Amino acid sequence: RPPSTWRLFHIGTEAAPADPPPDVKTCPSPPLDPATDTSDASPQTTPKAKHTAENASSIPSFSLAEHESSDEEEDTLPPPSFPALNSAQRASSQPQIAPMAPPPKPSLMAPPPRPTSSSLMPPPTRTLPSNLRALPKPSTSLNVPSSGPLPNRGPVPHRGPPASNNSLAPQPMFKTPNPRNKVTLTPGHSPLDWANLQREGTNLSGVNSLVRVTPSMLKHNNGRKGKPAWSSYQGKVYNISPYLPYHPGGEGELRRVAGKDGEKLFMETHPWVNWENMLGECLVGVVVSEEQASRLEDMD
Ligand code: HEM
Repeated sequence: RPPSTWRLFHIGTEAAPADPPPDVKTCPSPPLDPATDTSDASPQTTPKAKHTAENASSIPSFSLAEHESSDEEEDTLPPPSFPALNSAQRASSQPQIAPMAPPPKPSLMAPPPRPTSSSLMPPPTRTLPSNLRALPKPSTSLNVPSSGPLPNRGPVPHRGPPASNNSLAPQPMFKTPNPRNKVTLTPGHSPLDWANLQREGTNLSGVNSLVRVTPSMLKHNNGRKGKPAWSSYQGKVYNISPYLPYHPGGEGELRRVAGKDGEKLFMETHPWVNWENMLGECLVGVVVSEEQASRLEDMD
């Protein structure tokens, strides 16, 4: 910010102070030429130039004729030598650089010769590592037709009537459409129904308490003539009668083990089935020998 003693003013619009402050330096204005001075009223305005004879003489002028004569003199002079005669460039022993010749016109290259079959290298032969077997060569028999029966399927099973008179007729691969011999269970006898029946806690064994079962007793309860069907498994005897209509393999299959030890046949058919879980509520007792049974009877 300027000091307070400074004053800014516009020439001609504001009157200059009569006496400038002592600390402000003023430049002495040049003396005005009375001939050029047209501003009598305000001497501070910019002086305007006026054409006078005095002024005209002081302005330098050039004539075209003079210039032309000097040109003629210049033309007669030899051109300046470049580089200068005493320059380091000229002093150097290197020959003067010749102007570059224009590059030769590119001529169209002839196309490379086409490789002939004889000039081609044969493809490299692949050698498989010793631990890898070579893939089988593709043959037309592996091609899968887009329509029709798939070639990798087995023979179509013969579902028509048995051709008794033609022994050479193609035999079906499976005797029945149910290879696991599962039967259609009657309504209310699904595996879930059996599971629910077991959970109810109904006595399915047919006895009030666990019984010591002798071989003769087991043989006797074979499910015929109104007798219950018992079967033993790992030393325990079960009443399989209530389970007969629930057996997925059919009642007839299950009857095969009635009155005897069923472990062998059971394990041959479906070892993944848990006998004890399936028939837990059907437990009759344990197998004992005839002697053991008589001895234990005496003790009782
Ligand atoms: C007494 C004990 C038995 C019980 C608790 C029992 C239970 C079962 C069960 C739960 C299935 C269905 C298996 C599955 O769907 O995977 C089944 C199927 C079958 N069972 Fe039994 N079974 C018994 C004894 C037998 C016996 C002694 C035979 C044959 C002699 C037999 C023959 C079959 C057959 C043929 C099937 C259908 C095929 C299969 O599922 O593999 N079962 N049985």
